[in-house]
Amino acid sequence: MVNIMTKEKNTVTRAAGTTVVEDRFRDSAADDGIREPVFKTNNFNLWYGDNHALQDINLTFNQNEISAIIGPSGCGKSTFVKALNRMVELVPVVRTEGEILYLENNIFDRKMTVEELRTKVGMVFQKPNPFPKSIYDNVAYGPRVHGIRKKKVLDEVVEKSLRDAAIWEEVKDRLNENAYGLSGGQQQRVCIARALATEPDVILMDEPTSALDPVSTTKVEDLMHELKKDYSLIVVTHNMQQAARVSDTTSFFYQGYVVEHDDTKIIFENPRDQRTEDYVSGRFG
Ligand SMILES: Nc1ncnc2c1ncn2[C@@H]1O[C@H](COP(=O)(O)OP(=O)(O)OP(=O)(O)O)[C@@H](O)[C@H]1O
Repeated sequence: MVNIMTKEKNTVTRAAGTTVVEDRFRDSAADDGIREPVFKTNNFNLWYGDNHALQDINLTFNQNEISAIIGPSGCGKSTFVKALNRMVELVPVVRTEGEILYLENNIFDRKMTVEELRTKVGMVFQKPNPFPKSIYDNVAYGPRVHGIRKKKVLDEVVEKSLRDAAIWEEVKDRLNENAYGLSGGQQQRVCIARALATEPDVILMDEPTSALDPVSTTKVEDLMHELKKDYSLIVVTHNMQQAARVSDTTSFFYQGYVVEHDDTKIIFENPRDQRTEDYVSGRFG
């Protein structure tokens, strides 16, 4: 593949497309030692009735990395991330085969309850979906469900989660106001704070910025970069620039299977498969 390596201010511009891979966010495992897997799937398959939506998925996601899931509409990206915290089982016709290991435990084993799994594997959705409650109560919701009642402890969790979600300064004087009164970008960061409040290891994000304006998108992307110091992030995105900007690894899904999974730099600059190259350079999608 032909690359024009115009390396300016940590930026590489590809010849075949418009995607820019920025190095400022990228410090993948290769740069600073090997990280442990947080999720590993072994021949994972999923059907919605007769529709074989995920086919023989074998992927590994490491701790403290941002992993992007990309691919055209309907290729199974959302289904895959919703399988990782078993949310997909809310659909009655779903059937699965194969394994998903979370820290080496099969998430389908009886030993692990769905509640335990979802405490450790939080999710943020495409559209900000705060509860119709105060900002405080949104963030305190998970800890309260887990039995935390002491106001002092809840106060601390709420403040820490909002700080970690980079929204504390904007909302600290209006914690008792309804979260619906916030902008879309602020609501999304409150939703991220709500996910952080149960102290997860992994945060799944399904197109977390597609409903946001460019300024809010930048804030959430900066936040993702901060969060990966303490969490692992698996992010579905349609936005090639976003995947290139923020992720360490990228998996390209196509028609229910994984065509290619590799370091983001390789996927965008030197993919092995022609379909990956065509997709990341915008020739189809
Ligand atoms: N609740 C559901 N019931 C039945 N089939 C479903 C359901 N959700 C998804 N599917 C099917 O599973 C396949 C994968 O859909 P999925 O939403 O995971 O794709 P996607 O890559 O996330 O798409 P998009 O980028 O458009 O959000 C599609 O064929 C879709 O029709």
